[in-house]
Amino acid sequence: MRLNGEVSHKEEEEEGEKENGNLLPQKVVVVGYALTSKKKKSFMQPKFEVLARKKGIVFIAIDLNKPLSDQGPFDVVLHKMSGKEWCEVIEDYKQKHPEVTVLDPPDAIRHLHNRQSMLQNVADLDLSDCHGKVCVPRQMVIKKDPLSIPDEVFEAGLKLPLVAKPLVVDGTAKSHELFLAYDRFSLSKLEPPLVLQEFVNHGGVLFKIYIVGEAIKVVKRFSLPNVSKCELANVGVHSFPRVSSATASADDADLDPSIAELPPQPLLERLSRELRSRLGLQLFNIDMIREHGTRDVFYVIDINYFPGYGKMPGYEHIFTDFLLNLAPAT
Ligand SMILES: O=P(O)(O)O[C@@H]1[C@@H](OP(=O)(O)O)[C@H](OP(=O)(O)O)[C@H](O)[C@H](OP(=O)(O)O)[C@H]1OP(=O)(O)O
Ligand SMILES: Nc1ncnc2c1ncn2[C@@H]1O[C@H](COP(=O)(O)OP(=O)(O)O)[C@@H](O)[C@H]1O
Ligand SMILES: [Mg+2]
Ligand SMILES: [Mg+2]
Repeated sequence: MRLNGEVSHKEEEEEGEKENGNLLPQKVVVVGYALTSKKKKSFMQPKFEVLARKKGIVFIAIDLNKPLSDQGPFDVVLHKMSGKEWCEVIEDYKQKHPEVTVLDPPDAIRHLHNRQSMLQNVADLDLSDCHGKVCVPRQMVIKKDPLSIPDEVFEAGLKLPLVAKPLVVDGTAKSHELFLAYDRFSLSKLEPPLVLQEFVNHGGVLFKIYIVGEAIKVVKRFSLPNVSKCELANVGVHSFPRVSSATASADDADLDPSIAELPPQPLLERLSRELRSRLGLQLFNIDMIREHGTRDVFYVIDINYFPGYGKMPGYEHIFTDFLLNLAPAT
C-alpha cells in the first residue's frame, strides 16, 4: 500500500482532512477498476465514492483501449469483464505486477460461469456440525440433443418439476432465461446446453448471502412460490421472470417466520469461509433456499461473481473496510 503523500491526490486528501476532524487518512489505496457501464452505475454510487475518498481510497477507471501496465500504479485491481482477451490481459498483468492485488483470478471466476461447476464445491462440503445441512438440488447437464432429454431425465430419476437453466452464465439476459418444466416431454422444446435442476419448494423466500472477503451480509428476497400437489399435474415449460433480482427486498415483509427466519449464523460463516477458500474468490454471493417444512435443510442454487453489491445494505462501509484491510501483495 502506498503511504499518504506518495501519490498526489490533493483534493481527496483535503476533503479527508476536513471530514475526518483534521485527521488525514493513514494511507492511500489506489484501486483500478474495469466494470461494465451497468456495473459501474450500480457499484460506484456517489455515497460510496465520497466515503471511499474520505478513507483514502482513490478509484481510477481502467481504459480498456490502453495497456494496463501504462496505467496506475494500482494497489488493487477490481474487475468484472468477460472475454478471453481480457482474461489474458489480467493474467499477464498479475505476472508482471505481483505486488498488485487482483480481485479475483480469472480462472477462479470462470468456475462460476458454468452452472454445473459453480455448485461442485458445495456438493463436496460436509457442514453437518454447523446447525444445519447445506445441499445442492439434484441436477443433470444436457449438452446437445434436446430430443434425448425425456429419456435422460427418466434414466437419471430426476423428480419433476424441473428448473431448466442455461448452462453458461455469461452476463447476457439469455443466460438468465429460466424455465419451469412440469413434464419431461416438453423439455425437448428447450435449447441445450442446459442444466436441469429439481425444483425445491421453499415458501417463496430466498436468502442472498453476500461475501466481501471475510465479511458476510445476508438479505431476504422474494422467490418462486411453492408448487402445490395439484400443480404437479400441469404440463409444459413455463418461462419465469427474475423474481429475486428485484430491488424490493423481502426483509421488511410480514412473512411466516418458519420460512423467513435467517439461516443460522455459524452455518453461514462456515459455508462462506469454505467457499471462499475452495473457490479462491473474495467477491461473490450465494443464493440459498430453505426446504419448505424444514428448519435447517438448505439448498444452494446459484453463486454469482461480483454481484450487485449496490443492493447490499451498508456496502459502502463493508467494501471500503475490505479494500483498506487487504494485505499488500508481496
Ligand atoms: O445487476 P445487478 O446489480 O442486479 O447484479 C446482478 C446479480 O444480481 P444480485 O446482486 O445477485 O441480485 C445477478 O445475480 P443473480 O444471477 O440474479 O442471482 C448476477 O450476478 C448478475 O451478473 P451476471 O449477469 O450473471 O454477470 C449481476 O449483474 P451485473 O451487475 O454484474 O451485470
Ligand atoms: N432448484 C430450484 N428450486 C426452486 N427455485 C429455484 C431453483 N433454482 C432457481 N430457482 C428460482 O429461480 C431464480 C433464478 O435462479 P438462479 O439459479 O438463481 O439463476 P440466476 O443466475 O439467473 O439468478 C432463483 O432466485 C429462485 O427464485
Ligand atoms: Mg440467482
Ligand atoms: Mg446467477
